[in-house]
Amino acid sequence: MDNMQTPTSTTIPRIILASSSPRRQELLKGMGLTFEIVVSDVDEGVTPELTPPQIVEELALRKAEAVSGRFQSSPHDQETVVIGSDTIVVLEGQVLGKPVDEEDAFRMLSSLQGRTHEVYSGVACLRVNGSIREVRHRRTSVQMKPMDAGQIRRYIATGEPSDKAGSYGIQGIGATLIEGIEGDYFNVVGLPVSLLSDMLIPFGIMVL
Ligand SMILES: Cc1cn([C@H]2C[C@H](O)[C@@H](COP(=O)(O)OP(=O)(O)OP(=O)(O)O)O2)c(=O)[nH]c1=O
Repeated sequence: MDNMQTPTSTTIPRIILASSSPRRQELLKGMGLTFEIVVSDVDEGVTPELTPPQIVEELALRKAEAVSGRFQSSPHDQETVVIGSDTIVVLEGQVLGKPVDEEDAFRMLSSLQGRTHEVYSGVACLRVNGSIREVRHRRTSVQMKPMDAGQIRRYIATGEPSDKAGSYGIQGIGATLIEGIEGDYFNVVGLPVSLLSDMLIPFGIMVL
């Protein structure tokens, strides 16, 4: 018993995920973190002169700030960390968000098939008291197989494209449409967990 040390207890700050995305929720869970979900509901409009990295960082920050604003007044919540994220698909400089309807999804998938595009995800981590603010992004290149109109229609009929940037989900049956990727897979799914784990260190959150 002589030189055994009592472990020092560390308090992990409360974590809020500012996202309605089931993918982001699953990925954050996969990092072994306990968190709550508060949906941001911000306007996702941006000025056209922003570059893709600026767009995803700006929107990730907007989502995190909108939620963080709801906790600021409580002294109890000052150490709370809010995480926001945003994902876009970019084909030859054109930004593709989520499709508004099936025709929009058809147009997006027709333009993506047989080509390589970029996926950008932005992540913002904020302490509610404003003392720490980390905003970063990652980019992944994705090469899609050539597809004919029938395949695209059948994919849309699965319902998978409807709530996803670029009208596809690499983590679902959409995986069968992908030739290959260069970069972080989880960035395409919507939350670059490796980047996020680094960003959480200044908040006193060590994933491993
Ligand atoms: C390209 C791609 C995107 N997506 C998803 C991730 C995001 O949920 C979505 C992009 O839309 P976002 O606006 O980034 O996120 P969201 O509206 O789903 O959720 P919130 O704003 O509340 O955080 O597309 C996939 O699930 N798989 C993919 O392969």
